[in-house]
Formats: sequence, C-alpha cells, structure tokens
Amino acid sequence: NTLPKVTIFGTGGTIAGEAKTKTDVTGYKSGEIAVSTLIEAVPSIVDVANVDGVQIVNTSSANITSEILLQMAKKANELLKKDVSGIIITHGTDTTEETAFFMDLVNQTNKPIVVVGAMRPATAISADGPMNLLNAVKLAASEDSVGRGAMILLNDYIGSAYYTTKTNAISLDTFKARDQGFLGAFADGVAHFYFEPAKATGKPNFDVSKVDKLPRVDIVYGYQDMKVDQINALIDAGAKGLVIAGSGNGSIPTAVKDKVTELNKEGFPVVLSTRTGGGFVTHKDYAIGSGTLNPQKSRIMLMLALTQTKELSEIEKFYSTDK
Ligand SMILES: NC(=O)C[C@H](N)C(=O)O
Repeated sequence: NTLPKVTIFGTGGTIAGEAKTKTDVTGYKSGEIAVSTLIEAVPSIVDVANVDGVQIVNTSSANITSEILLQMAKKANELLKKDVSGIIITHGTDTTEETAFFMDLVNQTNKPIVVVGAMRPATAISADGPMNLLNAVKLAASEDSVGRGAMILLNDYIGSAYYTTKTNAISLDTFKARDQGFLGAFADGVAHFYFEPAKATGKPNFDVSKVDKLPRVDIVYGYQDMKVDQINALIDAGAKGLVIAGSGNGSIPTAVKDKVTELNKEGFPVVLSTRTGGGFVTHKDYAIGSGTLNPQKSRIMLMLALTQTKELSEIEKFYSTDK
C-alpha cells in the first residue's frame, strides 16, 4: 500500500518489560517481550504506516553497549538511505538519551529517528507503552518530522535528542529539556510542533559507516574530597578519554585539577561536564568544557570525536555551540 515505511528496532527496556502482577511497576524485568508482540498489541499502527520490526537486543537499557550503538547506526542509515521514512527504537528510558544523542549525531539523512520507551511495564494497568509506540509511529512516518534530528518521545512530549534528558527515576513525566524546551507535543493523537525544523547550534555529524569500534571513554563523578585514583585506574584500564561530572561549572578539587592539567599537556582528552543537570560548562585552559552537554552525552560526543581526531583543539570544537 501507499503508507510510509517505518522500521522499529526493538532493544528492550520497560516498554518490553514484564511484571508478575498488573500493579507491579518497579519490580519487573526489562526486555522480556519481543518487538513483534509490542507491535501486535497496537493494531491501529497498520493504519499509519507499513511497519517492520527488527529485534536488535532485548535487555535493560543499562546493558546497551557502543557495539550495539554502532550496529544500529549502520542499519538505520542503510534503511533511511533507501525508502524507509523513519526509524523507531524501542528502548529502556534509563539510557534513552545516550542512544538518541548518538543516533542524532550519526544520522546521514534528514529523516527522523524516534527513540521511544515507557515508564510502566507492558503488563501494568495503565501501561504507557502502547500509546507511546503508536505516537512514535505517527512521528516517524510524518513529513513534518523531517529535518528535526533524532527525537525522544514519551508521555505525549516530543523532545530533541540533543537536549532532552531523563530527570526523574520513576515518574511518567521524566524527560525534559529544562533550558531549551520541547519541540512539540501530541494532542488528540496528532503531533503538534512548536517550531519549524531546526538543528541544535554547532551540532556535528559523524559518518560511522567505516568505524568498527568506538574508543573507550569513561565518566568520573566529582565530589568534595574527590581523589585522582579513579582517573589513574581508568587510564590504566585503557580509557582513551575521560569525562568528569564536576560540580557547578565543571569545578574539581585542586589535586584533580593538577592531574587534569598534566593530562591536557600530554594531549589526553578530559571533558569537564557538570553534575548539576543543566546550564553550561565553559572551556578551561586545562580541560575541554562540555558546553550544554551533560556527562553521559559528553561521553558519547568524545567517543565519536575520537574517531575523527586526537587533537584537543579539534575535539573542543565539537562541544561548541557556535555556528
Ligand atoms: N523505564 C525504563 O525503561 C527503565 C528500564 N530499567 C530500562 O531498561 O532503562
């Protein structure tokens, strides 16, 4: 038929989660139900698009690896370059923003990639997954979605993958972009956008078609009395770059700053982000400031940046919001 083609990558998460009782919304197993079953549970999807399901993995989103990200990037680009109008990734919400951000940066087309999940398992009363999935199909199939980058969709709200983050451990209303706001919302089963299509300022694009492996990048949490031991241990373990979730505008204790300064002189990339959940980390003369990116997105950016350059001054540009 003439409906747009949409491919759904199933990766697991609560949207595919199964609990022992209908009222259990925390003690359940993520990634139990196949993507084909999720699609069958929403019969009206067939009125919106020609849908195809691909089971990539079926697991909790904490188990998504950079190998899985690369696999999805290659498959998504292959399909989007053909006649598929949009890709949906059903995903656990805990690391949704990492996958969505990665897919946003590696998409070689202007077609939509929509990452969707749920906060209540499929077996719960008032499960949010089926409606979220139907909305995701509408979003991925819509011409209005073209040129908007990857998007995160949950609880009727459409957020840009670049800026949206999970802000609450259990609430249905968890995804937010506090400073930048949502792109739009569903009303009466229809996606309404608040703006014309736009690209996040300074957003780079990475072609990973020839990348076999992403470099290891780790995150270290900052706190009072933080020591340099974790930094040393991670470098010994093979980290090719580090992100520090500093306090405030990326601040770290003096001893850690001395270590970071030393690493900077050696050309080892350290990105300073913030544990505050918002704002902007400015560039320092001893480390790269993460700009608007939180620690987990800064990590994804650094892995991708390192596939292109080892130069700190070049890496720094990927965190810039300048045009
Ligand atoms: N709401 C969720 O999807 C959480 C789940 N633990 C996950 O796989 O990320």
